[in-house]
Amino acid sequence: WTVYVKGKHKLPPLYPGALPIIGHIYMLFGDGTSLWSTVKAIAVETMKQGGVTTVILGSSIYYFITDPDDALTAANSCLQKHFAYKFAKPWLGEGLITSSGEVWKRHRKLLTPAFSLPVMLNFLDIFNSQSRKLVKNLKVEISKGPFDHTVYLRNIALETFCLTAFGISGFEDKEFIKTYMHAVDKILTIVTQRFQNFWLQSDLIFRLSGLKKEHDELIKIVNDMSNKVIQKKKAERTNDVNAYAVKASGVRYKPFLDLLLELSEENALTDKEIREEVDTAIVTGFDTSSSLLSYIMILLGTHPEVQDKIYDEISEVFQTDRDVDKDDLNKLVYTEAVIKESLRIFTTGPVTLRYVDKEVKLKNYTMRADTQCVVLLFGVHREAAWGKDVDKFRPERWLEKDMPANPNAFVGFSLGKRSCLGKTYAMISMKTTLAHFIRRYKVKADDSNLKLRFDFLLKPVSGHEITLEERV
Ligand code: HEM
Repeated sequence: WTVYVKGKHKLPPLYPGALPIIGHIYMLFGDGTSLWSTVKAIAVETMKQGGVTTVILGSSIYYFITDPDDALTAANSCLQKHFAYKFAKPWLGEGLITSSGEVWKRHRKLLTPAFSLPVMLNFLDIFNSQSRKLVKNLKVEISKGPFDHTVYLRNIALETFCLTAFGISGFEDKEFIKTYMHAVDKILTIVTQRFQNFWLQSDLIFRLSGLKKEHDELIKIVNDMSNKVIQKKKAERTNDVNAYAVKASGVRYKPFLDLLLELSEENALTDKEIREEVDTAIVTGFDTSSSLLSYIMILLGTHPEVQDKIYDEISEVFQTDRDVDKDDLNKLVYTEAVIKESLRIFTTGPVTLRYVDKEVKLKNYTMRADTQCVVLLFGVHREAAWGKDVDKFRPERWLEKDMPANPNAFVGFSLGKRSCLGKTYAMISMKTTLAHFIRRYKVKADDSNLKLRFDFLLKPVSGHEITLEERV
């Protein structure tokens, strides 16, 4: 620690517990649940210290940030991802989540049009039919006591993503989908383990530990999925090259995958880049919104008064059992507040890690070049801007004037130039699902025993089961 004090710029307060030579690195050891406890404890201390602290991991300085304004400065100034993302590269390559620099800039520009509002509105028919399918699938669980709803939500979200972004019908092979999801979970856990346990960062030790063998087999499974998606699409395109130019709500649109294939035909993207973007799209697209929906259901089940209010709004807007159309979306004001408040409390993507390649001036400190920074997105959601009842699940706060007091304090979809590309997709699909689900079911849950783990996403480990009753 004393070695670092001498640098050109004063460091923010040091997180307690640093040991000579290794600093805080030992605090990362353990599983995803203990890592989540450590990251939460650092967030509490960071807030106490005014929004920025220093953590030393081996020979690296890390700036941990919860201050909303500093978070935005850091996110916009440091566009390169932290080295931990490199562990996901055998899977996601130079896809949007893992790439940096010019590659990221070019891909972001090429892919942004595929996520615009007019394109997303064309998916409403699919969101409606998929929500109805979810409601139907859940029927077997009525009045049967607590069950794990996350499985239902993940399955339907993956299928919906294939239908919308890729424009292909879902996969009938249920075993394959199950194996694929298990592989995604396992790879994320291995990536996190390599970040947590510094010895696994050495390729040699990674190989000797036996984890690399397991990892490579999992990569084969996930690559198999993206190859299947691409083949299916290519076959469908050969049959009907204009299949993508669907006219719905008066707007022509191209599903994301058609755009990718067109870019490949124009040599703007290679086949490898396409596969990597497909893998990235699948994992960012289905797991995030299905996770958040599962937290929303847990929160609604724990807070019946909120559930009553969202039910009242949905009943008033829809009157009958009709589908959601684009004019309904803006009327679902309380529903939107519930979604945002749930994301504030359970920040599905709780952190973003960046490499600080140049000096960056924050409000009270200057981050030194060649260091790392961790924007604690879930910590920004606990800052003073949210008021005294910051820990309370209270969707009403979103309906109050000037809330949050600092507009930079809501970062559920990350922030700045690298913020989430699928935010509109996520919001429209979640509103549609909730509109169908709440009209039909009453949910009960208890979030007091919820145990979570962190593996780049925030995942429930236990205590997340819900109970369903049919509304009469
Ligand atoms: C509730 C749902 C979602 C949440 C909470 C969420 C959250 C986030 C967060 C926190 C990041 C930053 C990740 C990081 O810096 O490591 C991110 C990035 C991203 N998200 Fe989402 N996301 C959601 C849904 C989606 C969907 C549905 C898609 C695709 C349709 C998507 C596509 C992306 C992409 C491509 C990026 C990378 C952006 C870049 O680096 O340029 N997300 N998202």
